[in-house]
Amino acid sequence: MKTRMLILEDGTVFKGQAFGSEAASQGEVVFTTGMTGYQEAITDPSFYGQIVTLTYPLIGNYGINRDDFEGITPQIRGLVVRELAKSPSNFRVDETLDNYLISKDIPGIEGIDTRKLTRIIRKQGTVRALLTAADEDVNIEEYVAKLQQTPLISDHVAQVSPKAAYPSPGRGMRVVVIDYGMKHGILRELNKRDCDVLVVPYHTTAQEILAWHPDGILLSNGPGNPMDIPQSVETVKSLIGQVPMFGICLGHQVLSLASGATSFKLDFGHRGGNHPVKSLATGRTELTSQNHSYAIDDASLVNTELEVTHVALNDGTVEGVKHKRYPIFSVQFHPEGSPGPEDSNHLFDDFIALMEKEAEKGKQHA
Ligand SMILES: NC(=O)CC[C@H](N)C(=O)O
Repeated sequence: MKTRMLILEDGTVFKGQAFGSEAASQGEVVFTTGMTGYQEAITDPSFYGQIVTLTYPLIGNYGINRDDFEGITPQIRGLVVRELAKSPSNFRVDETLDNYLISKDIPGIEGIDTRKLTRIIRKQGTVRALLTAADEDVNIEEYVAKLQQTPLISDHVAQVSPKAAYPSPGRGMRVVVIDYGMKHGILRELNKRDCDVLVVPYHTTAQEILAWHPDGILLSNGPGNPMDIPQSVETVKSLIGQVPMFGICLGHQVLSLASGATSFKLDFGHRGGNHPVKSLATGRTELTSQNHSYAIDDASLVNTELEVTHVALNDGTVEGVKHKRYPIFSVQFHPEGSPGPEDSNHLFDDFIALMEKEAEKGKQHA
């Protein structure tokens, strides 16, 4: 088996064995703590441009199956694991993780100390890294200097948002999804509730969206920094107060920025399937699926019409907001789970109820 190196911008070098594609690759390295759910994570478009470290020590043991994709094309730049399972065993297995990554041209590295790597990420926050073949004559300093000079990418959403609108018809509430890099799980939840869905690209104007007479708008998850998509923030600003809205992850951040709040980058992000979040309305704690680097600044909400509804119990950051006057709410975590717990799945029902209530009001006024 070929050797491969993961070189970090601080000069740390991890040597391990290669799997997946032979390509060299570069990106921000992040870690996620789910014990299962690697197929969903690899295909979640919110990971666009990132090298993903899975902290669970044995990955690939149930292979890749037909059902657990969260996106059509995986957007990660590389995969880092402690140990890759070579012979998956599961009734759903279609192919090995190794073969899947080869077919998608994504390189992987195994056999490194992922605990050490995770500690470095926890300490340094943003860590750019390079995955490359471990040749004897590699000049590490040259690579490190290059990494340090590489600007972080900022066109994430343009890369993963669909190029054109498409329908996913139903007979229930009409929902326009602004797709910043939507996970399939979100569409699955709307379809399950018979919504009449139209998925539109991130640059669709408010006028175009309203021309569809939606009962509600869902702002999807997506990759990157919410401040990199100011036009999308402007679009949402002009939609506030017109139709019920539900934001998820990047959608929550865009909605908050559109309401006048500010965002910041967390020290090392929340990624995994066991993040406890407290709902302030019920006092109950829900375990949530999360994948984000940025968060909304609590203090900045004072100048907005939003109020906090959910708080992360690990670090006290904002996990959800709602509008004080309009039927609008959003959460930083993933109520669709996939992968991870579905404790918060009821938020999709809340969204439907909100839309039905508004539609009823509209009828009374007509
Ligand atoms: N999953 C998401 O939508 C992530 C939102 C944003 N890209 C972040 O990292 O904070």
